[in-house]
Amino acid sequence: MEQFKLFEDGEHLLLPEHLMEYRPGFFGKMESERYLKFFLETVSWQQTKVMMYDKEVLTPRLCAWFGDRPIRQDDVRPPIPWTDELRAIKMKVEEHTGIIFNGVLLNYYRDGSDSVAWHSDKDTITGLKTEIASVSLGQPRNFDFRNKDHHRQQYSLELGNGSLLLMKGDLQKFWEHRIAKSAKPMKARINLTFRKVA
Ligand SMILES: O=C(O)CCC(=O)C(=O)O
Ligand SMILES: [Fe+2]
Repeated sequence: MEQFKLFEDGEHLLLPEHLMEYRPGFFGKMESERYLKFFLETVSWQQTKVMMYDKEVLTPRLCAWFGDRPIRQDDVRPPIPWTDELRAIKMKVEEHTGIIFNGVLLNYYRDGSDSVAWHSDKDTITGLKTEIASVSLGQPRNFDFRNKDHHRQQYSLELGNGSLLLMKGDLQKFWEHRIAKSAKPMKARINLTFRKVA
């Protein structure tokens, strides 16, 4: 079983480097705020419906998919074409990670009642491990992850304004992640997950 400590000295965050890399302040404060405002104002946000126990429910966040092709092969919605801003962010992320992405899913958490439930991300090109680069803008939110077979093995990492989290290796295979709802008041957060889709 995969095991690691997140806090060596109770203060400094330790992530298993073969699964995750975290860079706080990958984008500066001013730049991050500018991007947040820009995406809030210009993206045509969509709230998708999902089936839950035979009922149609709205996902508790807004999304938008930009890229070269649909997010899934069976998805009929055309991708939104890349914009200059997203291209600029993509380039910086690609330079830093050495990974080329072909799409980005934007998630907009309007307040503390927006969330994403436990899941892992599979979308990738067959045969490759899923690598996702996740840029966070605005309100810091806790990113929880837990072992798929041992749910009590759970960790939490606060994703700050302008941060970059690279998820890689076997993370999606053995771990799930979520952004839980928060009882504390929360302002807007936008998360950009750069992906490689077939
Ligand atoms: O908002 C986040 O940080 C995570 C989003 C996420 O897990 C996803 O889009 O698959
Ligand atoms: Fe995810």
